[in-house]
Amino acid sequence: MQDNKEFGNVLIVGLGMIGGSFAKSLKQNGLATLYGADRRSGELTLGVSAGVIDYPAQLDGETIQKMDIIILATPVRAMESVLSEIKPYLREDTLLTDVGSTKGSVVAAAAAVFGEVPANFIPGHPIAGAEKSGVLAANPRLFEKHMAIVTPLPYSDPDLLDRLHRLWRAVGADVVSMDVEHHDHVLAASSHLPHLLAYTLVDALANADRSQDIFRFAAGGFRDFTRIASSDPTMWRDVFLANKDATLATLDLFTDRLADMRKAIEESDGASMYGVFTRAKSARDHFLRLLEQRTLGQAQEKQVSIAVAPASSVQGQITLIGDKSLSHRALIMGALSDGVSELANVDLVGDVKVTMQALRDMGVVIEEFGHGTVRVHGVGRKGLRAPIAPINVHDSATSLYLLLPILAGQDFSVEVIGEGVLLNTPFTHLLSLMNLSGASVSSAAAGCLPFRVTPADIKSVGGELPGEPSSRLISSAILLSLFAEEVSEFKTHFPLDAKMRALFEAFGVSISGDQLLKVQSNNLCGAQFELPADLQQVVWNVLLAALLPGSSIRLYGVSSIGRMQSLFDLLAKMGVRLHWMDDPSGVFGARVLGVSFSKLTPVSLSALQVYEFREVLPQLAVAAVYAEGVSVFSGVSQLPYFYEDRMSAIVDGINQVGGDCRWDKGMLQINGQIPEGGDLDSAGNDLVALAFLLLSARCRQGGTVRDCQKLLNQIPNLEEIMVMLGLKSSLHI
Ligand SMILES: NC(=O)C1=CN([C@@H]2O[C@H](COP(=O)(O)OP(=O)(O)OC[C@H]3O[C@@H](n4cnc5c(N)ncnc54)[C@H](O)[C@@H]3O)[C@@H](O)[C@H]2O)C=CC1
Ligand SMILES: O=C(O)C(=O)Cc1ccc(O)cc1
Repeated sequence: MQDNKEFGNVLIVGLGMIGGSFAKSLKQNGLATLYGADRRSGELTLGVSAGVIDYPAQLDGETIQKMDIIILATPVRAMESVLSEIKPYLREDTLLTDVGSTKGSVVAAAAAVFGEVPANFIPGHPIAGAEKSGVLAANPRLFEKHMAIVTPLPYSDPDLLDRLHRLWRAVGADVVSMDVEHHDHVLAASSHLPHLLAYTLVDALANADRSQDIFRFAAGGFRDFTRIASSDPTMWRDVFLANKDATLATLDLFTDRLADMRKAIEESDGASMYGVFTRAKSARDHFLRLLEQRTLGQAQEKQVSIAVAPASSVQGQITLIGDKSLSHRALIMGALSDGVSELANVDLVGDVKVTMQALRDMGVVIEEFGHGTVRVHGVGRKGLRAPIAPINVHDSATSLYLLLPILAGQDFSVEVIGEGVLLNTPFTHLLSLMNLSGASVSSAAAGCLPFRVTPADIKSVGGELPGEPSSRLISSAILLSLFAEEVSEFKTHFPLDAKMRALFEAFGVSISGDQLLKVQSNNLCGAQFELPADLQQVVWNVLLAALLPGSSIRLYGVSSIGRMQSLFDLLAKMGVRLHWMDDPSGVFGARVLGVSFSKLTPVSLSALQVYEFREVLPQLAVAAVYAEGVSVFSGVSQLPYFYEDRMSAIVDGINQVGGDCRWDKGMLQINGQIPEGGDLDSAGNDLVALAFLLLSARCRQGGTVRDCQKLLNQIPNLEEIMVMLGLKSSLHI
């Protein structure tokens, strides 16, 4: 390559808006010497004077042979003739690529011209653009933080593919790889159909009666919807000629749905309209958030720290948001019921949103009224509708455990995909539970996502639940039992928590037994209840009040049944001063709980207790730091690895601020003493961050907890809670 510029000589063929934007970005960053070729010589003259390219060029031997990269940026149907012109002079080590909006037709053109697609031709497509055209519309920042799709072929040259990735990254794009056919189907729906609708709408209205007034009074909606009808007609004619089959398929789907909407309007069927509109709104809001996260990527990555000043105390009364795990299950049961469920204090943030979105994608109408109040319009056990795209559980394992069984019971096939850590997690036990019960769930790779769920007759859930007992897997088994032909009876080593049982029973499921569970359900009926406060938050508030001298708080809506009761017994044994202010009420035995500053005593937890309280173990360890004497936790190393990892982080943190915590023959020993304080890094784990905040609150010098972003995503009103209770704390970004 020449001039020591990273990409050497680059030729853009078709110096319009996209080609010009590409050239300008490379040129401004000194990454290449830019040549432009266009059948309109005027564009080249403008290109040179506007600083988009260095030199105008022809598609002759002299030019082609000195190029390191050639980018085709003409409308897609012109590419075949351009390839023919280039072919005689093309070097094998020149990267030949394109930016066309369709990929199948471009590959076919290359195959027609070269006999077979040469290894140095690798197609690409930036998902960025505008309704403008021509070189004067070139914008060197057009591709920044946008996606660029590359569609390598089986025999594409790997070095040149690497160069193509670097090229797109150099202009600021994020590169994703896709196969050609998938690209054309996805783009037909996401880009080609919207352009067709915009053109057709404007054309239909422009020729309608009253067209003058229609345009004169065009409100924002018309403008927003039709902006892209100003796009270049040649380019778009080419797209529809080139991607005929995929656009017809997506157009048919859309016209069917449009016909349904027409019928709904004709029949004054407000419920159907409302269903479509709420689903569409939430889907779009969800996509926009994902998109914002992409474009705000860097801002999002900024770490949030929370500093707690020493000598704080907490006062006041508070209703904490509802239990996360119950929230998932309540939405799902509401969806599967006949009739409407009114649910209050549902936690609608974080992972629960993933479950809610999946239900909406399958036709469930969920109305939100603020402050966690929702109305779920049940569709019946088998009444879910096939989603138009795969169900995405993102990184929510709970959503996966709870959605998979209900998908297995439907009459349609569906793909389940995920993101992040979930992609590398094998869900062997979940899959065995499903498939042993007669469901049909297959995984492409060793129990990992994505899964394909196909309709099958679920016989019954029986025997012993596979693997580690967990409340998620027990819930999967209960949900799967709702679809079984026979009554299900299965064994678990871990008893079903009373709160979970109460929730399922509220919808008409009958669950008898403790570790041998028999699940029966006749009719699932909509329910009305308020969810009790989230376990993690209850424990955090209770311990905060217990640790900080001068504190006294009241927590509303605290469940006192099942495992909650044993946890409160344990806290009381540790010396926490708890006062129940009223009698249990409602489905979950909710009560008002008073807590005040307490002198804590050390505790010894057996391996069984460590297992039972594993979710709140980090907070219990912090409480032990402030107990006078030595506490011992047994069996921590027998917990599943992620609980153990969490505890290792806690041990490190306690020692770092000057506490005394050590491993002794597999047991965790905590010598109570008030630590000095300092900086703590939660490494992005929300539960570790929550426990560290507790730890810092009583340190002599206070402390700062770093990397609290995930915690704030899970408890968005944490700052508000801290202010309401008077905890001296501040957020730093
Ligand atoms: N406009 C957009 O938002 C996006 C467009 N694309 C794709 O990028 C390509 C270019 O689109 P735009 O830059 O928007 O169009 P444009 O109209 O601004 O530029 C196309 C250029 O190609 C030239 N051209 C046409 N036939 C030619 C031929 N046979 N030989 C040499 N030059 C020729 C035209 O004179 C024009 O200058 C298209 O394939 C389009 O599908 C991809 C992503 C976004
Ligand atoms: O202007 C817009 O909103 C677009 O949709 C731009 C666009 C047009 C065509 C493509 O192949 C990719 C992006």
